[in-house]
Amino acid sequence: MLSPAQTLLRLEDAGRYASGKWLVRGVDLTVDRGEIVTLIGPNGSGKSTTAKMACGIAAPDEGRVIRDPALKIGYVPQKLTVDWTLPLTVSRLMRLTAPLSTAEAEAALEEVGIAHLAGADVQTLSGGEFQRAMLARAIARKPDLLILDEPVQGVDFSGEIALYELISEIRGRLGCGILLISHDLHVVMAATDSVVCLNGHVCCKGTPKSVLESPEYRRLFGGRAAATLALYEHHHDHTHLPDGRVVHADGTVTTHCHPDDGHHHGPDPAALSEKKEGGDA
Ligand SMILES: Nc1ncnc2c1ncn2[C@@H]1O[C@H](COP(=O)(O)OP(=O)(O)OP(=O)(O)O)[C@@H](O)[C@H]1O
Repeated sequence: MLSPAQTLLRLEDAGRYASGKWLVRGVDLTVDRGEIVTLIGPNGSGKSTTAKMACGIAAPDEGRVIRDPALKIGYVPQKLTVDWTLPLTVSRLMRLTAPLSTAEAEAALEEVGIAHLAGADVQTLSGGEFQRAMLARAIARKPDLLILDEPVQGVDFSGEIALYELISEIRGRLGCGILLISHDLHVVMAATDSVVCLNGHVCCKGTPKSVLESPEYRRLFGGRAAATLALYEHHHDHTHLPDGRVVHADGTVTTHCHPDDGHHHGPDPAALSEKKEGGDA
C-alpha cells in the first residue's frame, strides 16, 4: 500500500527484461500529488521503459510498481501509432482510445490553448500544436497522475519553455502528480521538483538544486557546473553495448549492470538522493 495519501506512484527496485537482456534495472522513484519528477538519461537508458512500467503498459520483471488501482493516469507516449493515410481531426484524436464528451474535449483543448483547432487535420498541426493536442488528450479525464514521455518533441526552444510552463500550470490546476521524460534538463530544470537520472539503472537523483549544489555534481562537471545541461551530458561510468552487455570504466564486460554489482565507481548515489527540501527549485 502507498501509506502517505499524497504518494501516487512508487517504483521499488523495478526492472524490465526482454529479448534476453535487462532494459532497465533497480529503479526506485516516487511521485507525490502535486509533484513533477523528471527522468533524464542518454538514448536507450530505459526512460520510456520506466514510463511504461509506471503506467502499467509493461509489467516489471523484478521489483514492484505500486499505485492505487483506482488511480486515473493520463499518458502521452513517445510514439503514436496512427494510420496517417486517413484524415484525423484533433477532435477525433481526443477520442481515439477513450470515450469523451464534447464538453470534456472542448474544455481540455481550451486548457492547452488550441480550442480553435478542434476541427483541424492533425497532420497540418505544427510540432507545438501537436504536442498540445496530445496533452489535451491526456488531461481530458482529469487524471491524478500524468506521464509525459518527451512532450516537447519537434518543438523549438521558445515553444519548449511555453510547454513546460503549461505543464506546470496544469499541475497546479489539476493538483496531479507528473512523471516527465526529457532530454533537455536545461529547460525543464525550473519546472521540476526532482530529477532521476537513468543509465540502465538510477545513476543519481535529487532536487535539481541539490544535484546542482552537491560536491559530487561539481566533481563530475567541474567548471561546467553552472551549465545545467551538463547534468544530462555527464560522463557515465559505463556504456551499454547493442547486444545488452555492459562495458565498465575498469574495462570489465558484464551481461548486465546494477548499482550494487561492484563495478560502479561514480559518486555515492545516496549522497545525491537528498529528499525534497521544500518549495520548488
Ligand atoms: N521490447 C523490447 N525488446 C527489446 N529491447 C527493447 C524493448 N524495448 C526497449 N528495448 C531496448 O531497451 C533499451 C531501453 O529503451 P528505452 O526506450 O526505455 O530507452 P530510452 O531511455 O527511452 O531511450 P530514448 O531516449 O532513445 O527514447 C534500449 O536499448 C532499447 O533498444
